[in-house]
Amino acid sequence: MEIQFSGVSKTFPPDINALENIYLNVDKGEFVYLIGETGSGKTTLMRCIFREVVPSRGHISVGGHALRKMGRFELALFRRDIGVVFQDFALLPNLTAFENVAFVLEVMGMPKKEIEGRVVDVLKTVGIWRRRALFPQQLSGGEQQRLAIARAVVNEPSLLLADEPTGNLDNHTADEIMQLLLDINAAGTTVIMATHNQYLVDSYRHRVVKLRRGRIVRDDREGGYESNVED
Ligand SMILES: Nc1ncnc2c1ncn2[C@@H]1O[C@H](COP(=O)(O)OP(=O)(O)OP(=O)(O)O)[C@@H](O)[C@H]1O
Repeated sequence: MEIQFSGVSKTFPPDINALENIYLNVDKGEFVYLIGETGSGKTTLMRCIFREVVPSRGHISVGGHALRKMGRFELALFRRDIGVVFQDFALLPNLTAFENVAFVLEVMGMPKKEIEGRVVDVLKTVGIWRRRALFPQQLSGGEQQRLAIARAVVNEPSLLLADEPTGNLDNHTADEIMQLLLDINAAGTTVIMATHNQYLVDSYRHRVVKLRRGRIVRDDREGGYESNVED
């Protein structure tokens, strides 16, 4: 799914400029890291793509949809094609791992038989099949992250938005989560990942977009956490 930001700004009351005059084009199938210090606007940018946040100025187009013009029904359909791993998109505590993932497909009205097969596949892919009958609070942090990713991708979305998907994980587990995201990307899903993890950004080189106080200060296809040129 391609993404275009054109002169996008977002001001939160009273006067917090979370995004300022953002121009950004992401092609279908790209993998993009969003980096920048705490409060630089990464989450806000991703929430704009999901149209959870509406810009104060400027235009956003995602997959050919002008987000500003979207009605309720169109928005619901649009969101079905986007997987999100946001920090506050909590797992449902009263459902097992299996049920948490199945729930997404049930809501979409998919037949039960098909749901079973898909959930089995995705839980195996993310490596928590043996944990399928446990509730979220019985899973480790890494397992919960995997479950959140399983839930986000079970629907084979065209776009995956992942906000700190490896937050609080050790490097080994972060590597495994990263491998999952790379596989999903290789299968055709566009991936936008916000991260503070310098090690991952250096180890798996992809385009880096860096924000500072709401502005893009670096957009670099060479990748790597630190730029060779002063930004
Ligand atoms: N709903 C909101 N209301 C008011 N201010 C907000 C809101 N959402 C974000 N902000 C502010 O906008 C700025 C950017 O926040 P954002 O969450 O996008 O940063 P971030 O780069 O994702 O940070 P982090 O790395 O800590 O997740 C911050 O100053 C934040 O306090």
